[in-house]
Amino acid sequence: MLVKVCGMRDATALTDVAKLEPDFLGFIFAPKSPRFVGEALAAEQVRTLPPNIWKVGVFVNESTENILATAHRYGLAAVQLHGQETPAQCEELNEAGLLVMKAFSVGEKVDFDALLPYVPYCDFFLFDTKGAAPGGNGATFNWNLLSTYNLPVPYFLAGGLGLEHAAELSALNLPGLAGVDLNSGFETAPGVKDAGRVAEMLKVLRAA
Ligand SMILES: O=C(O)c1ccccc1NCC(=O)[C@H](O)[C@H](O)COP(=O)(O)O
Repeated sequence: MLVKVCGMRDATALTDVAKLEPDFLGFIFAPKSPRFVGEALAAEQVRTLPPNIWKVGVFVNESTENILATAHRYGLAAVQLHGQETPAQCEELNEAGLLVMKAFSVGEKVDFDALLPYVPYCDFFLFDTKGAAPGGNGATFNWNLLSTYNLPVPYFLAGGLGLEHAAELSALNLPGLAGVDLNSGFETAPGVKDAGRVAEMLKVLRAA
């Protein structure tokens, strides 16, 4: 099970969490988010993270030009598109050599047919709970909605995950599930990850 720790914006916590070697680390470049990187992290600190960790920039309805400039500045190898981005924009970013993750909000049901145009251009999908904000709502959705998933793109499960879900996530057997996304459930304040809690989660998930 791949693990992505999202919303890194505190330099000390970033150093501590990076030592745990999660598969992906997410950095939010959406100005309205309480986890917006802004000036909180030096681009150099992100660029020089261990090369075995995928550095993911999270964007909401940002232009391709700005995404590519940010990816270059921070040395991002992957982008997570968390708004209403089109398949054409996914294609542009994919052709620019970035790993593309497209996020979709899940409410009462999921229309997998609507995802078909994204399939050729995305390396991963990410299913997150629908809420007031584009992401980071801290709430789970009904994971059983994914039991009929049959598209060829692997996905991350996101939304309100915490240590209390560790055992259930380890035992989860959903088609296409590639990894989990950890965010507000592992924080002491928005953007400040608790490396101890992340370590406990990794221990359980990696033992499975
Ligand atoms: O976390 C945010 O503040 C955020 C804001 C705007 C767009 C995306 C955002 N987060 C992206 C993620 O991948 C989160 O990890 C995901 O939404 C789950 O967050 P949470 O419900 O807090 O576990």
